[in-house]
Amino acid sequence: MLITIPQLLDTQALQTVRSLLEQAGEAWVDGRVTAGYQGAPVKFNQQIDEHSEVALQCQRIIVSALERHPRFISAALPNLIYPPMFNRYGEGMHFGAHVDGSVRIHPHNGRKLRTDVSATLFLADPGDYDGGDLQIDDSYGAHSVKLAAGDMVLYPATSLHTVTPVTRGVRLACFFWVQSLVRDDGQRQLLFDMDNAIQRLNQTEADALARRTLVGCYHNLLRQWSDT
Ligand SMILES: O=C(O)CCC(=O)C(=O)O
Ligand SMILES: [Fe+2]
Repeated sequence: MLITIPQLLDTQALQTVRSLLEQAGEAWVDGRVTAGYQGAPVKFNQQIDEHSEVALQCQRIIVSALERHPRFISAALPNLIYPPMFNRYGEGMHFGAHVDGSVRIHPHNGRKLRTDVSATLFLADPGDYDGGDLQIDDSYGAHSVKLAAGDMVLYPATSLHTVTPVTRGVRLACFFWVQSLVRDDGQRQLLFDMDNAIQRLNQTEADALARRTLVGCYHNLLRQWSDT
C-alpha cells in the first residue's frame, strides 16, 4: 500500500537540505556505487557519498523530522531506519525497473537491516523538472507518484518500481528504507487504518470505554505482530 506523508520537511528544513546538496560538489558520485547486481545495469543517476559530511548533516535533519512525524511513525512503525540517502537525476537520467535489496548493511554501524518499507522524499519542486515519475507496481496496478518538495511516499519494499527518465531540469530526492516492527505490509496497513480511526474517534465525544477497548486491541495486535 502506498502512503503519502505531506510536508515531512518544513520550508526551513527543505531549504537547508537543498542548499547543502547544491554545494556538495565532489560528494556527488555515480549512483551505481551502492547498486546490487540487479539494480546496477538499470541505474542511471547520481547520489551523495553516504559517508560524506554533507550526507551526515542532511541525515540528521531528516531523521529528526521523521522521528517527530506521527503519520510516519504510525504508517511505518519503524524499528530501524537506514540513514537517508540523496540522489539526483539530470536530463536523460532514470532508474529502470527493480526491486530493492532485501537486506542492507548499515553504513555507520555495519549491522544488517531488513528493508520492509521503501521511502522517497521529494526535494525538487515538480514544476522544476519533467519526467522523473516514481512508478510503483502493487497488487492493484501501477501508480505514478510525483509529489511536492518536502512530501514523502512510503511503499512496500517488495514492490517493483521505476524512476522514468527526466526530460527537463533536475529531480532531487532523498530515499531510504525502514525495518518495521511489523514486517507484513497487510498487517501494517491494518494497524495504520486502526490508529487513524482511533485518532478520529478521540476528537469526538464517542464512548470512552469503547475507545479504550479499541486502543487495547491496537496494542495487543501490535504485540502479536511485532518482531523486535
Ligand atoms: O529516486 C527514487 O525515487 C527511488 C530511488 C530508488 O528506487 C533506489 O535507489 O532504489
Ligand atoms: Fe529502488
